[in-house]
Amino acid sequence: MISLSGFGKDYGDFMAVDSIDLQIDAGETFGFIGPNGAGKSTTIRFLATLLRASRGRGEVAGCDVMGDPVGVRQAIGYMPDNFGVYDGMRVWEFLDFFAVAYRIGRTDRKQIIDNVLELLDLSHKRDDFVNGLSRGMKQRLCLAKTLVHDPPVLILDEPASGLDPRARIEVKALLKELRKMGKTILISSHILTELADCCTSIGIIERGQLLMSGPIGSVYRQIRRNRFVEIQFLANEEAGLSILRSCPELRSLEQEPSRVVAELEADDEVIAGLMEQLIREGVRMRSFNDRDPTLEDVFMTVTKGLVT
Ligand SMILES: Nc1ncnc2c1ncn2[C@@H]1O[C@H](COP(=O)(O)OP(=O)(O)OP(=O)(O)O)[C@@H](O)[C@H]1O
Repeated sequence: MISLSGFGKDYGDFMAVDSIDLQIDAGETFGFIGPNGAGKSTTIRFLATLLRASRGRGEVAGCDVMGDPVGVRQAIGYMPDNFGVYDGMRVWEFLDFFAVAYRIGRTDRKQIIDNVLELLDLSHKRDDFVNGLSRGMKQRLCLAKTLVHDPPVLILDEPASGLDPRARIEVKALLKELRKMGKTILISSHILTELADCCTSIGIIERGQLLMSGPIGSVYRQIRRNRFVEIQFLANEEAGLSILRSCPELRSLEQEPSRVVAELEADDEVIAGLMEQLIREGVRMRSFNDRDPTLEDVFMTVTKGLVT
């Protein structure tokens, strides 16, 4: 449904995106993950036909991004990272404005607006002025306007940024709902955990390079040889840390106030041996937890050493 081949973008001498190949199938929710300045918005703005590529090409719903921008615009609902709402307009008028822009007839518009307001839980705000809405509601309204022409593809640039935890959860629930409706969704974020449970596939971008992409399970599997052991020390923490540091399988060690996370390229035998050694040398632990990698771990593992 969305594809990029060799897409790259330069701003003057600065190469913001190198050369990206990407394939997103129909019905996927694709998480586009990367730190600030990685090139997410640049790629997204290209797909939304707002930016010309310096090299390569893209396709959305069978339309060439540069050759048929009108076809692409009809197929996508786009939510930019810095969205704006027009003050002095009521909620329904804001949606009506976009519906008119998509040439939806007067008779259909009212029903469509009612439907999207209900989906986004904004029906009770129908006649309110948009500038009086909370940030979370404005964000939902902006998401609502991406849906008025019922596009098969949604391209959402950091739709949950700046929201409180409750509003983030609501956005995630909504994404799941939209996936059930059959939408293909590309959603970007620099907050990894935000996307962990609502994406079917992910791509990790850093400094304009797509380091890894694919179904979420296969990305996890690719790095599964690395194990993440989370330890909470009770006593003799220093001795514990020195044992971990001297472990030849150690790949990284993250220290937090209440726990440490050791990344080890190790099998069950090594993990069991490590646990024995810690206990034998008098290190007291409240917990020793060998957990599956989180999206955060995937990101740290993938980006480490590949891009310098
Ligand atoms: N119009 C522009 N002119 C010059 N440089 C730009 C322009 N737009 C973006 N850049 C640079 O290109 C790089 C990629 O920016 P981009 O906005 O695509 O990143 P991003 O991953 O979306 O980051 P963020 O999460 O901060 O939005 C950054 O170094 C940015 O400073």
